[in-house]
Amino acid sequence: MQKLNSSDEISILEHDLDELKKSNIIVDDYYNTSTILRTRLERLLKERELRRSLKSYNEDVHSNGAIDSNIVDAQIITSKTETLPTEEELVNGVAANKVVRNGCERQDRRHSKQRLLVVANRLPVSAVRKGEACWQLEVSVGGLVSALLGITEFETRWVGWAGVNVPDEIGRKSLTESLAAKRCIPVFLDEDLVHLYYNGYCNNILWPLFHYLGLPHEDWLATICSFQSQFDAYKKANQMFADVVKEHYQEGDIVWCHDYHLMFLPKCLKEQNSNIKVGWFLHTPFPSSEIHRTMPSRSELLTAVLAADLVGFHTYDYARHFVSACTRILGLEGTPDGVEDQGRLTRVAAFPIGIDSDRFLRALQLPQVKNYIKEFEERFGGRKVMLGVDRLDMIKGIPQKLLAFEKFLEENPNWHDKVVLLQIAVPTRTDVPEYQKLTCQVHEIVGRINGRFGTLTTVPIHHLDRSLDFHALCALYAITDVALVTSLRDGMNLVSYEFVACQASKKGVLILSEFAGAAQSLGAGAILVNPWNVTEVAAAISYALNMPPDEREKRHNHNFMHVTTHTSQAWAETFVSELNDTVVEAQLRTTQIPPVLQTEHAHDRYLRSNNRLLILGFNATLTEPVNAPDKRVDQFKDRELKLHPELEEPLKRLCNDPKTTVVVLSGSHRSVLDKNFDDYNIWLAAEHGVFLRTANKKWIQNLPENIHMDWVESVKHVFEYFTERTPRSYFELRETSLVWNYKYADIEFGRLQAKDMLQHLWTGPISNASVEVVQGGRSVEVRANGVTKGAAISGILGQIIHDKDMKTPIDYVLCVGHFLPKDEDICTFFEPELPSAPTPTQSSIGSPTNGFSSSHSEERTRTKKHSVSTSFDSDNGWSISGGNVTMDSTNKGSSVLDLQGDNYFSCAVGRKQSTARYSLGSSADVVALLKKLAAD
Ligand SMILES: O=P(O)(O)OC[C@H]1O[C@H](O[C@H]2O[C@H](CO)[C@@H](O)[C@H](O)[C@H]2O)[C@H](O)[C@@H](O)[C@@H]1O
Ligand SMILES: O=c1ccn([C@@H]2O[C@H](COP(=O)(O)OP(=O)(O)O)[C@@H](O)[C@H]2O)c(=O)[nH]1
Repeated sequence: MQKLNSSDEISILEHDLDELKKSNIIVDDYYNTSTILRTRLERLLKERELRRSLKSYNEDVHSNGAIDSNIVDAQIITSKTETLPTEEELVNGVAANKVVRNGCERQDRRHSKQRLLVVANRLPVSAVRKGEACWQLEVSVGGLVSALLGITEFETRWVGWAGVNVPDEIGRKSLTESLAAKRCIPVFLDEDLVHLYYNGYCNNILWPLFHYLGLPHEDWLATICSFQSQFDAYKKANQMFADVVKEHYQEGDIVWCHDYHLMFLPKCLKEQNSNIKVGWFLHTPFPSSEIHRTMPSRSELLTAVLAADLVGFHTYDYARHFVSACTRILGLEGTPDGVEDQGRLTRVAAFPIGIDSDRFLRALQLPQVKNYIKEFEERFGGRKVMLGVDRLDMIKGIPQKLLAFEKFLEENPNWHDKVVLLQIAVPTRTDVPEYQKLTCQVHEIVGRINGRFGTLTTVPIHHLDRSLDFHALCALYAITDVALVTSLRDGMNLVSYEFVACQASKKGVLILSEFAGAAQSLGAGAILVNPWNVTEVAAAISYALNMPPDEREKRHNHNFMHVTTHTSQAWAETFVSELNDTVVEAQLRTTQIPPVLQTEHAHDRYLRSNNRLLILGFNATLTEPVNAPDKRVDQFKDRELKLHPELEEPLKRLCNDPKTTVVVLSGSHRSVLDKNFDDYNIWLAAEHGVFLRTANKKWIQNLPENIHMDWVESVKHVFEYFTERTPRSYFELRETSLVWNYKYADIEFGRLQAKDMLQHLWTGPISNASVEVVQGGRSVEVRANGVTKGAAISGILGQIIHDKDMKTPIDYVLCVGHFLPKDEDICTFFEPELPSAPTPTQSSIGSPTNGFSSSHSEERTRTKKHSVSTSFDSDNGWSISGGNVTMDSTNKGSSVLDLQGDNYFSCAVGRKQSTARYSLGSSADVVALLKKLAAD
C-alpha cells in the first residue's frame, strides 16, 4: 500500500492537476488562486472543489478503464460464519454499492485510498470462542458499529476490544488471525481491567453523566470510593489501545478515535508521535459544563482530548458544551474554530452521523426481507404497528415509553385491539448492576400493561429481550406505522434514521424525543416529544395513529431526503477531510508563532558578551502563574503581584553583575515594583515606562509630564459599574491608567461583559479624550495616548547609558515579557532592520552628549548592527531614537547597541502570536532561563 505524506499529497495534487488540464477538465489554477485566498473558508472551499474534481475525474478514468488497476478488496468487515446476520447483505450490498457509485472500482497506485485506523472500544465483530483456536465472529450491535460499517472511502483498519477475555497465547494468536481477515486488530483487555475500565469508569460513570442521569443512585458511595481505581484502569486501557495503534501505524495514516471510552487516547498517541493525525469523535452527548465540572477527573479528560487535531460531535450543542467546559474548567480560550492553548488550536466542530441508507433500500428488495414482511403483515394484520428498537439502556427511556403507551390505551379504549407495540430491547452491558435493574423494571411494567389491557388472544405489547437479524429488522421497520423513540438523552439515535430509510412505501410516522441528537436533523418531519411528559407522548401517539396520509407523506419525504443524503459515508468523508485540512492549517499557523527560545543559545551568547541589557516584564513573567488548570485561586491573595520566590536569588546575582543591567518594565504601579524590588540593584520602569526608578532609587518621569488625566473619573464610573456586575472581577487605579481585570471571573461571562464595556468606552464620555483603550487577554485597560513600552524604552536606555556612563556599546539584549500586542513595539525597537517609529520623546532630540553622536555606520548592512541614537531634552531627559549612530570623538566608530544580529533575544511569554523573535510558555520557563544566566 502506498503511503502518503504531505509532500506526496502535494505532488499528487500537482500531477492530478496536470492530468485534469490535459484532459480538458477546467479547474482554476489552484496554485495561482491560492495566493489570493485569504480566508480559511475560501481556501477550504477551493480545496474541496479540487478534491471533487479529482474524484470525479478518477471515477471517469476508472470506469473507462483508462488506468491499469486491480480490483480493491471490500473494505467492509464481513464474516464467514453463518451466525452473522448481515453477511449476505454486507458482501453483496457493499459490492453492489461500489459498482453503483464508482463504476468498476479499482485501485490506482497514485490515487490509493487513504489509510484510516479506526479505534473504538468495540470492534464491529464480537468474538465467541468455539474451541481452543476456533472463533465465531458476530456483528456487534449498536449505532457506532452500524455507522462505521458504512464507511467505504478509506483503506480502513479497526483497532478495538473483541468483547471477550482471552488469557492464553493460543487463543490470542488464533483470534488475531481470524480478525485480521476482517481487517480488525484486537486489543486484549483482561477481565479485571474490563470490569474497572468498561463496566466501571465507562458505563457506570461517564455514560450516565454524559447523558445527564447522575451517578447510579443505590451504589453511589461505592462508585465514589472506587473512582480512582476505575480511572487508573481507564487510563491504562487507553494506553493499551495506543500501544496497539503504534504497532500498526504507518506514516501518513489517519487515526480516528471514537467515543467516551477513549478520551485519553489522543494524548497517548500524540505522546508517542506528535505527527500522527488524530481525530476524536464522541458518539454520546457532551453535557453542559456544569455536569462535566462535577467529575473528579474533569481537567485531565479535557486536556487529553484536546491533544487531538480535530474533535467532533453529533450536534452543535454538544460541541458548544465541550468548548465551554474547556474555557470554564481549563481557562482556555474558546474561538469559533475550537479551543486554543498557547497558540495551538484544537478544532472542534459538529459532524452529524448518518446511516448507509442504500444498504437498507437494497435490503428491502431481498427475498428474505420480503418473506419477513409478508409474515409480519399476516401476524399483525388488522392492527396498527408501533415499533421501539433500543438497546436495553436507561438512556433510551423504555419505561417512560411504556408508561406513555399505557396512558394512550387508558385514554383511547377504541384502540385497545387495534394497535400493538413491538419493543425490541437488545440486552447490553449486562454486567453493570444498573442495567440488570432496568431489565427487571421493564419486565414488570410490560407484564402489568399486558395484564391490564390484554385479552385471551392478544396483548398490546410484544417485548423482546434480544436482537434481531438485519433482515428481520428491516422488515419490521418497513411494516411499522409509528416508530416511537423516547430517549431521555441520545447522542444521535440511528434507529430513527433506519426507520425512515425503510418507509419509502408506507410513509409511517416517527415520534422522536427532543433529547436525541436526531431531533436536530429529523425534527421537521417527526413529531417531537419530551419523553418525561407521559401525557404529551400519549397525545403524540394518538396524533400519529390518526394522521392523514398527505401529512404523513410530507413529513416522511422531508426526512427521507435527509437520511438518504446525509449518509455515514458522507459523515466519514467530511470528518477525515476536515482532519486533513486542520493539520495543514495547523502547520500554517505554527509558522506565525515564534519558535521556542533555546535557552542554551541565549545562555551561550550571554556568556560571550560584555555589556548586557536584560529588559524583563513583571506580571506573568517574573511572578508565579495563577491560573494553572484546576488551581483554586484565592483571588484576594493572588491579586497582589509577587516576585516568583525562586527568582530572588538568581535575579540578585544578575543585578549585581557589573556586565549586566537589569530593567523591570511593567504596567504596574510604582509601589508594586518598589515593594518587590526594593533591595535589588535594578532599574524599574512603572506604568509602561512612564515612571523610571534610576540606580539611585529615585523615581523620575520618563514620558512627558503633560499627560492629561481628565478622563479618569468617567472611566472609573464605567469600571465600577462592571466590577459590581461581574463577580470576582476587580479594577486597579494607577497613576496614568485604569485596568479592569476579569481573570478570576467566569471566563465566558467576563468576555461578554468586556465586550459590553468596550462598547460603553468607545461610544461614551471618553470617546473624544486623549486615551487609548487596550484589550488584554482578560482585561481592559484605559491609558493615556502614546504610552507604550516601546515608546518608553528610548528614554530608559538613554538614562541608563548616561547614569552608568557607558563607554562600550550594549552587545546583548534580552527582552522577555508577557506584553500586550500594543506594547510589543518594544520588540521591534531593537530589530536591526526595523527601527521603531518616532515616538513623542524622539521628536525632541537635542544635541547628543555622553559620547554618542549621530553619524553613519557602514557596518550596519554588513553586520546588521543595531543603530540607535541618544539625545537629551531638557523637558524629557534622555531619549534614544532609531537611526544610524556611532560614538562621538572620544568613542569613534562604536554604536550604542552592537548586537551582531544574533545577540538580540526578544521573547514573548505565554503569547501565541507575537512579533517577538522567540517565545516561552510561562513564567516557569523564565525562571529556568534566568537561573541559568545567573549561574555563571
Ligand atoms: O458497545 P456497547 O457498550 O454495547 O454500546 C453500544 C454503543 O452505544 C453507544 O452508541 C452511540 O452511538 C450511536 C452512533 O453514533 C449514536 O446514534 C447513539 O446515540 C449513541 O448512544 C456508544 O456511544 C457506542 O460507543 C457503543 O458502541
Ligand atoms: O436487534 C437489533 C437492534 C438494533 N440494532 C442496531 O443497533 C443500532 C442502534 O443504534 P442507535 O444509534 O439507535 O443507538 P445505540 O445503541 O448506538 O445507542 C442500530 O444501527 C440498529 O440497527 C441491531 O443491529 N439489531
